[in-house]
Amino acid sequence: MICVYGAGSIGCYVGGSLAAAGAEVAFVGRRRLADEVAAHGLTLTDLHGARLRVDAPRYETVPDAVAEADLVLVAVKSAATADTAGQLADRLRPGAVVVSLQNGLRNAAVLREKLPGATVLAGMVAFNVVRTGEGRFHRATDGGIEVQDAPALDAVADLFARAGLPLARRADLTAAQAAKLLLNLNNAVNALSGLPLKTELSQRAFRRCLALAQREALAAYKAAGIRPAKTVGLDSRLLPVVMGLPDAVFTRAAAKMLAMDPLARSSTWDDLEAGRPTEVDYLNGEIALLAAEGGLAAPVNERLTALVHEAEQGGRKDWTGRELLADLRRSARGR
Ligand SMILES: NC(=O)C1=CN([C@@H]2O[C@H](COP(=O)(O)OP(=O)(O)OC[C@H]3O[C@@H](n4cnc5c(N)ncnc54)[C@H](OP(=O)(O)O)[C@@H]3O)[C@@H](O)[C@H]2O)C=CC1
Ligand SMILES: CC(C)(CO)C(=O)C(=O)O
Repeated sequence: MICVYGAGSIGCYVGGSLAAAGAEVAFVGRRRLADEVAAHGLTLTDLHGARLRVDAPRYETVPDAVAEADLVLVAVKSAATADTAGQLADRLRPGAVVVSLQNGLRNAAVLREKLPGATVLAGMVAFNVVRTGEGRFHRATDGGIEVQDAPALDAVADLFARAGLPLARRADLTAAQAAKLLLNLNNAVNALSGLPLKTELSQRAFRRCLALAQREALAAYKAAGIRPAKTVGLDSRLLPVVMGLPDAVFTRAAAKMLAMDPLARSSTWDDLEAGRPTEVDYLNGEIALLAAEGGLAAPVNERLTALVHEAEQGGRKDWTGRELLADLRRSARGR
């Protein structure tokens, strides 16, 4: 049995796809989603027109299902990881495998620390999922799931492939996670813009904001000895250069990055919209932390983190690309 712990956008899409492929899946999440899913079931769609239905998913608001699971997929936001680890520690059965499907660099380590006897694997979901209400979850971009390899995954590899989510198994996931984080630095820019991802990324001024944040990240990675993998078909180290290209050239050079439907928004925008705390401390904040550990400064990522926190606390406004770029450049110069 598979338990999805923290069943929101990613958890419902991944768990729902596995259930539609015939797996026994239990979802653990909040009351509002349990009610929605009880009323409507799950409907999973994607940008290519696919549509899957799970009529009566098992969606619970208590964590008891963890005790029955051979595989637990953790899909809470990063701030809830430590609490989740505590819930799992009391319930996991011997031999169970835990896979973190979360963004950021440290979630698997946080889980591992509290679950010393369990197999805890880092995972990375490259695609975007949008929740559109009445049990509907829409996959708005391409991209797969990469996971840190372990023999225990042999038992579920075929299932994930049948569900249309083949696992790319890697000896070490750090490079893939670091590459994904370079893209997730855009979550803050996207949330501050108030625009759909495609519209925001189509504007050079916003991409230049992202490039400033990515340059700091690449310097921090270098100091930490992290080599980010290729992403969206590009050498990650070239991302800031590509972001700075004029719109018409960017559209051709980074076609994979723009291959998304117009509905797609970042999960950080989702959080602001829902009035929830965001994961910014684990994305741009992580780069600031990593930079400090390497004796470097990361004023642009610090500023993006601060601006998103202001927005969380009610100071939300939709920035234009020019305004945000000017503000971030001031931070880069020491204000
Ligand atoms: N959305 C996307 O497109 C992508 C997201 N990701 C990553 O995947 C992870 C999950 O993101 P996403 O699916 O968007 O997040 P969501 O907020 O949609 O889903 C997480 C759910 O878990 C619930 N939750 C939190 N703590 C608990 C708990 N202790 N018990 C039960 N439920 C709990 C949350 O409720 P509440 O809000 O009340 O806390 C929320 O409903 C994040 O790390 C994100 O960065 C990765 C790729 C793409
Ligand atoms: C897929 C992507 C990069 C979309 O921004 C994401 O990970 C998120 O929204 O958190």
